[in-house]
Amino acid sequence: MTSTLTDDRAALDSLERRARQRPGEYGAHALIACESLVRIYQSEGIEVQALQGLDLLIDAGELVAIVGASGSGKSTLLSVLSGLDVPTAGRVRVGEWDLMAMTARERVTYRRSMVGFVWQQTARNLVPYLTAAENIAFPQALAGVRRAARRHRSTELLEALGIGYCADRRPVQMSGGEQQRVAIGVALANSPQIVFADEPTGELDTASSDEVLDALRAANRDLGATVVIVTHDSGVSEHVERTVAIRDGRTSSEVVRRTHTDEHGAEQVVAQEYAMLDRAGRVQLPQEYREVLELSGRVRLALEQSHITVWPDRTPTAAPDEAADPDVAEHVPTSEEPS
Ligand SMILES: Nc1ncnc2c1ncn2[C@@H]1O[C@H](COP(=O)(O)OP(=O)(O)OP(=O)(O)O)[C@@H](O)[C@H]1O
Repeated sequence: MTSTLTDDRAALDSLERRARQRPGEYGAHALIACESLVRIYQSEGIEVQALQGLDLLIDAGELVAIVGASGSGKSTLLSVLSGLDVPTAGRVRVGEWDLMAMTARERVTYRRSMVGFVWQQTARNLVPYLTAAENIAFPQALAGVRRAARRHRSTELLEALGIGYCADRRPVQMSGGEQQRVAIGVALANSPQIVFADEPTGELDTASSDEVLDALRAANRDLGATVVIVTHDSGVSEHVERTVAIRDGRTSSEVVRRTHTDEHGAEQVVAQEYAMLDRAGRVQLPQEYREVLELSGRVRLALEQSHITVWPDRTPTAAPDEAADPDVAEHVPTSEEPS
């Protein structure tokens, strides 16, 4: 009887969540949808806007790096997406879960079933007196998985992550890179849809970092998890297909890398840079572009058939009698006009 009531309650909760997820809404196709997210912290009477209207869509199955300088809002975004923090304004949905409207109980269920975490500090990820296999079995035991199934899943994950040989080692008997790969196994133990990794390579040398990033790729490609890596290390971009840059609490630009096979059969990686256009029509031009063309302040725009051009405004300051001349004042550049 009790279990029937519990089942009914769970079914009702699921229906309510689906009803809140309206078809046709912003990013309805995406697994993670953040719209105009704002997070304001109050600290000793001072307001800090950590997120300033952040928009972000991530599809199921993606492997994405979110990069940004210290203070850009990465940890705040991760806290929100992991259900630890609630934004001040905006909308955030992960799968069927509306993260703005979850109850405390739903938050616990969301964190246990939907997402897994890998933290920067290896000590935070693993229980020091358990072996690698036992560490991966531990969250499964909490979820009520039977012993034989736990052992099978732990072995399967350790093999998939390239550290089968570490099964019986405790953290102190493994390198930092091996510990982080076990941590990825712990995050994947109960088959969450998403793995969030916060600076997973922050404490590692380059070789170990590459191994950890390869393991995250395996988690994505072979084990089907959507993986979101948050880091200040722009080198991580080379290991993922999509890199989203955050600046001042907003997504500012994206680089999408695709492998393309040319007519001779040789594989080439093509990287395409994108900027984010928000609902008010604002775009942040990448700093390198602005520097090369000395773009600052007012820029000249022209609408073409399929795109918009942006030029530096090099119009000399008009002399007083020129300014009065309507031919000078109304001159509009054409698309062919050199900058
Ligand atoms: N609990 C808090 N109280 C007050 N201000 C905060 C709090 N947490 C973060 N901030 C401020 O919000 C802004 C964004 O911080 P956040 O930690 O999200 O950035 P970050 O990109 O993760 O930086 P880092 O890479 O250094 O961790 C910063 O100005 C930070 O000082």
